[in-house]
Amino acid sequence: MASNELPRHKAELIDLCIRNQILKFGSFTLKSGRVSPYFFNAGLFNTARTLSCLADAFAQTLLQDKNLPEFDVIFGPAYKGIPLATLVCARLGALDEKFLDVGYSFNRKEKKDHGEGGGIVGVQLKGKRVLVVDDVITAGTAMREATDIIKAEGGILSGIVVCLDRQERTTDGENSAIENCKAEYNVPITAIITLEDLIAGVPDETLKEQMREYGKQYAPISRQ
Ligand SMILES: O=P(O)(O)OC[C@H]1O[C@H](OP(=O)(O)OP(=O)(O)O)[C@H](O)[C@@H]1O
Ligand SMILES: O=C(O)c1cc(=O)[nH]c(=O)[nH]1
Repeated sequence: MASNELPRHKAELIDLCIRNQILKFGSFTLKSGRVSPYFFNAGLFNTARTLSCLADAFAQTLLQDKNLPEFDVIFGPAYKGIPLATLVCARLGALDEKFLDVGYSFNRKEKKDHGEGGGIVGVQLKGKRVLVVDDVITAGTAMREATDIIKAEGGILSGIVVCLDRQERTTDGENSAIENCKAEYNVPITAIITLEDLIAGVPDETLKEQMREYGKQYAPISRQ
């Protein structure tokens, strides 16, 4: 175990995020409209060095997961899920040849009506078992949009893995977004790090306290 009782891979990822300002502190308005004292900007995994660490984190989490589902395609919701899907697909294939025929795909936020047309880039989802990868889950709106797309395209959701679970409740209920997804889809859902991990891994006591307070404000009933 590394410092603060966090497993080493989590502590190292959090350090990397702080050093590269991927994890920032201040006041940030989220997709849900909530105003958060911290923000995880996965768009700043924007160098080979940082992307490679992120690929390690996703691959390690997936390969160590005893409940890892079978999947044919890795789907990354636009926009920040897009590089994640290609990254994870390439890294899994490089680590184990059993993944070499796994595909990737992502949605366009706006449909294309010329050229190849359509709303999906990469492997088409019809009849395929689909693993969703995304950066963050907060209130679950983006994940709902992603699972709706997979259903509409005829894909079969087989699992979800996100980099950060902010452990917040949905905008219209008392459960967390991840709890809702688990109940609704009955598929394995994993997060590399959670808000609890961030609080353990951030060294500054004032920031820890701000994150705890915010976490309490939007905590699902299971964490109250
Ligand atoms: O759980 P939620 O409340 O939906 O919030 C989390 C989502 O919000 C952000 O996506 P956003 O749609 O802002 O866009 P981007 O990926 O295009 O940056 C983030 O990348 C997550 O996908
Ligand atoms: O909820 C969001 O919109 C959100 C939170 C976060 O930490 N990072 C992000 O990209 N989006």
